[in-house]
Amino acid sequence: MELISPTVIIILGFLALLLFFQRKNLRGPPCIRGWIPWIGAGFEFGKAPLEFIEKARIKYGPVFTVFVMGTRMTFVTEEEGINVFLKSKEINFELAVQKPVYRTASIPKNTFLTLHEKLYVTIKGKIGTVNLYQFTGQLTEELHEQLEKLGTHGTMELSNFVRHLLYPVSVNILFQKGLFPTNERKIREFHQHFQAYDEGFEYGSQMPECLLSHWSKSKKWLLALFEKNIPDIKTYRSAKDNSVTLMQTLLDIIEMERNEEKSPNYGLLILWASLSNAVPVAFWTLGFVLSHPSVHKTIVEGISSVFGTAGKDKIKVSEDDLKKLPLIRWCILETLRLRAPGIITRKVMKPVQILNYTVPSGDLLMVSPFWLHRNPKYFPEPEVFKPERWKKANLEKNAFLDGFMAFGSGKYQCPGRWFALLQIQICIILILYKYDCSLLDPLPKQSSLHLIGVQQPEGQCHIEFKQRK
Ligand code: HEM
Repeated sequence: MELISPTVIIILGFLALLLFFQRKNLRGPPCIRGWIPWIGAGFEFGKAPLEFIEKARIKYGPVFTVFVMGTRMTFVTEEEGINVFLKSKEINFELAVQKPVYRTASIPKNTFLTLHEKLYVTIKGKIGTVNLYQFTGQLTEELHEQLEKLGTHGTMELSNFVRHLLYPVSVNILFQKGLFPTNERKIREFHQHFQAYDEGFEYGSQMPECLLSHWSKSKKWLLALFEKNIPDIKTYRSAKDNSVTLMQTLLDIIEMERNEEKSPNYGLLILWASLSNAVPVAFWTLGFVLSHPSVHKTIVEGISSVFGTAGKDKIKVSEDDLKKLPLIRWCILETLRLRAPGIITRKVMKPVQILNYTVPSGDLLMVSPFWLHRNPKYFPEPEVFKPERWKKANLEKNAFLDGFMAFGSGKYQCPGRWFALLQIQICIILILYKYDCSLLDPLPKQSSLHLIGVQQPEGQCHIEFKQRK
């Protein structure tokens, strides 16, 4: 029998050593296991996921994995991990969001992957910085129309107040003028179903629809609304300038790619994207401004100096006027910093090294803008509402402050961010121009129930408004 030569033994020994060290390097992050549902009944992660992330970081370190309902979610909380999240070629956006998109809007994987890039580029072009100021006039007009309906004075719950302004404004501008109902009963129905869909969105993105009958009913109602109206949306032309809306442009692409049967589903997705964050951000911005008397006073003085004090006029807002009122924009950004989305996510395509750990392919990599914005290295006194910190940002060049991630980051950063900022800015100007406003309740705390999207208020808060004399 032939003996194994010493050279082969040395090579085998060397390979074994290599394997041993590789294995050591292949150590995954600390993993928090258990039968913990993503959200809903049960343990800590389900009860208050936002707080759970921070507690887990303190206990397990800057990289940790949560294993939930068969899904591994690896959270990265410090610079090195965040750099991998933002820059690695092995990290993918589309495959991370495809399943939630399927569950919440019933858009199948193939359709989503075929259309995503084209639709993203189109949204960015249509409502991004290049074309943004075309919307100033439309936003001002639509907001005046909705403010008129509020009359000369009143008291309302603040979330409701903001929804009554922004739901119709967004729908009429981004989809089709007149698509938002004008009849009281139908308006109520829209509010009820959109709110139910939005509130259940996070559960809906994780669980089969059959387990969420209330949510599913509202989803179907909204899909039926689009099914009925897609033909009209397609053919509508603005009486003023014959221009087409964002949704019309998207419908052309969907049709060109022969996916028109999914048009209502994309309608639903864009509706949710355009309202779910912008409305609570407008709520919190107004809330913060009204509960900081010196900020409120400076803003009202600024508005009076640009537009005068007669609250009855239908003022026009121009790009130049907006530049004269930077404090309002800083307040919105500071609000976004404090109420930022709980998480954004990507999928790991090939194992990536972060600190001493190897995060395996298939993991969802998670970054929390909400907690990042509380890093004192980037934002000293992180819990304090300090709009003046935004003075340093180069907003003229469309840059935010370092460490700011409320709109996500990288290739697929939110394409609606400039439109959202403009819309909220004009909304605050027109409200505070027309009305003397005050809060009748303390501003509620943020709820820590949700990770997707910006934080919602935990309770109610009423606003009193009286037309300025
Ligand atoms: C203040 C309001 C808003 C906030 C905080 C916000 C935030 C975000 C975030 C965090 C993402 C994920 C980005 C990532 O993972 O890197 C996103 C995506 C998106 N947002 Fe916004 N958003 C807002 C308003 C809007 C508006 C008004 C629109 C209008 C249509 C919009 C359309 C979208 C779309 C279509 C995507 C998905 C992009 C893709 O699939 O690649 N958003 N947004």
